[in-house]
Amino acid sequence: MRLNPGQQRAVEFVTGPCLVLAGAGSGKTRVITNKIAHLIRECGYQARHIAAVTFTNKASREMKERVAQTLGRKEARGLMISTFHTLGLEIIKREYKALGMKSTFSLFDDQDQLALLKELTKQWLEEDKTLLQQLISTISNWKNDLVDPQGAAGIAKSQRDQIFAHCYGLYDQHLKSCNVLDFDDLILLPTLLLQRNQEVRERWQQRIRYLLVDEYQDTNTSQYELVKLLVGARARFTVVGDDDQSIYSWRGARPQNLVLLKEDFPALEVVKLEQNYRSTQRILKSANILIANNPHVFEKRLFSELGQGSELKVLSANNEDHEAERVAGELIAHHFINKTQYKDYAILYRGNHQSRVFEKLLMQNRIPYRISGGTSFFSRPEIKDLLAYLRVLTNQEDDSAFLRIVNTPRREIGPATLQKLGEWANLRNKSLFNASFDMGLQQTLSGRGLEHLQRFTQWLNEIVQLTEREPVNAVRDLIRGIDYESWLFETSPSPKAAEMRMKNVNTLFQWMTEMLEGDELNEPMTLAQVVTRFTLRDMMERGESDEEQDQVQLMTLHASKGLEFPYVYLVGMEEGLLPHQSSIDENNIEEERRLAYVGITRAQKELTFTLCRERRQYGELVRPEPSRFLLELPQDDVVWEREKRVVSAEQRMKTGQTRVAGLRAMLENAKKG
Ligand SMILES: Nc1ncnc2c1ncn2[C@@H]1O[C@H](COP(=O)(O)OP(=O)(O)OP(=O)(O)O)[C@@H](O)[C@H]1O
Ligand SMILES: [Mg+2]
Repeated sequence: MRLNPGQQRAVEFVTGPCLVLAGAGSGKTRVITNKIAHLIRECGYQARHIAAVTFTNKASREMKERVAQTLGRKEARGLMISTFHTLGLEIIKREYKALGMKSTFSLFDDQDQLALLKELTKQWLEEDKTLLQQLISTISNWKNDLVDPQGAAGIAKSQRDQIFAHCYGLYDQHLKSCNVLDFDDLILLPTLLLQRNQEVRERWQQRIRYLLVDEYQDTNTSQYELVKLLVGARARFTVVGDDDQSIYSWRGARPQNLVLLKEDFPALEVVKLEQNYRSTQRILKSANILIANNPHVFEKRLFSELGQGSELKVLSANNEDHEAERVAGELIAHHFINKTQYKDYAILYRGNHQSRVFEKLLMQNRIPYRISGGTSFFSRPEIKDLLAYLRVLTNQEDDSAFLRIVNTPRREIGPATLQKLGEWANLRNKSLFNASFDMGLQQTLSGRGLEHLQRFTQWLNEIVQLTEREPVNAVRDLIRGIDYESWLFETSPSPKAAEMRMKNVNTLFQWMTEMLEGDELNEPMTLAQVVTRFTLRDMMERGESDEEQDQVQLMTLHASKGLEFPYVYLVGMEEGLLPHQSSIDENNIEEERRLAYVGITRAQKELTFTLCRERRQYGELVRPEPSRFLLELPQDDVVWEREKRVVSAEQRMKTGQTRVAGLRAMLENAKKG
């Protein structure tokens, strides 16, 4: 692939600071990968002296792959391509002594952080989830702005902020004394260290002789400071970004950093790119017209030579289930007619909670899919627990499932008991479950261990018997019998989390019931068949490696940044969802518009929006208005599917499912043929 003159200039300018400021799909990321190769090939840089920072782990893996393809693995060895946080972690690992830490520090995730803060602030804050969340984000913002607890106390104006600053101090002390770091520390600590310690700073400036940063518009204050410290006075760096795609202000991102760059580095070479190589003209025009509603600091133009393309589509649905049915139906038909691959499709949404119904429909229709970021339903621990129980119910030979459930919830069946049971079963070629009934077990196992074990397996065996006759009742009895709900409340970080988990369990139960009962179109399944369907899905997720598989991609708009897909479904285009209600309330529509812009510009060939007439929100049924962003699009390029006659829910279910099932049958016949 040839670079255009603007890209070429950005790649070849290596003597000073360089900014590529350009719209979506104009080849900014491409400039970074080509420039790395150029630095090594033409400018005598060693790979280990070059660092590139990307926004997500996925993006950094892709970039490594691309560079290795251009250069060969050997030449690319030693390159540092990572996210800001991984780079920070690398610095901390090497400089832990200078930081006054032990080498055995550990990392805190959000859940740990929440639990600790709750504990620490007991006497200061009432138990209030919103307040606690505010505290977490305030501390995070302080850290991102390089403000320490004393500093925070100094700038805190309101009484609330003073209390927050005090809690920040307690939290900070606690982390230090336990040798623990949170997410924001991964940037904060290296930045402070490089600021204060000249020797360390010079060491890293020697190590990283050229720095490249992708998605620069989303750097926050501490990240920008880290960039400045790493490049030093030599200022050999290239950053690329697009102010219209700044979507992380809630994490302290400062798009103004683009403006600051020119002030901090007067010699800055600014390159603008104008050709979009990703999308059809209609998609690009729609994106441009939408984003023109935001005020602009930088003027940018973008054109595409990829032809006009087809019109953008808007589909409306009665409710969320119907929305997912429609997307699945369209997707199957499209895949069949156009002989595409599943990985050519992406379903993008504003919030993680929206993914659930899509997962269900895709799973039921055997369409392979993958959820990036956010946890997929089937990889949640509570779902894995329940699935393991179901596996034992349908197959008593399944030792690994048995081992997962034997002590979940806790039944005081210790490792020694299980080991002896294992040896016994092995010798006799029996499964653990079946062996547990052997009379002879008393020879090796005695006392409480055996008693607990047999009480459990005998009870489970009764459920197994019931399963053959009445699977739904059997599973219901099982969930009650193990008192899984209490177990969740005992082991979850908060009652809220426990409730969520129990809700997931109920959802799985409901899916199972539907599949067991079947409907006009889907034959009733046996429990064993249902379990196989669930397990396959679970395995697909576990087998998921970095290599690309042929799966439909599901992700939030935030996670989709930098990526591209031939066919995109942007779902939930409703006031309250996109723009999100909290942003409407806080008058922060511009950031939501940028988010919509990011979504639209992911699409290469076709783009479909969907919206619901009714949606369940926080337990209430609402009738949302279409998103204002849909109305801002150039209407000549958008087809609104005509309002259909309002049909009864029952009829709709029938027609929706008939269509999906009909298409599926078609597909399967085609595969056989
Ligand atoms: N000179 C070129 N000729 C042909 N195709 C190109 C050229 N430059 C980039 N592309 C292709 O255009 C697409 C978009 O490029 P890239 O992802 O680098 O854009 P970007 O500016 O980083 O987009 P985003 O703002 O979404 O991150 C990619 O498929 C890339 O391979
Ligand atoms: Mg990019």
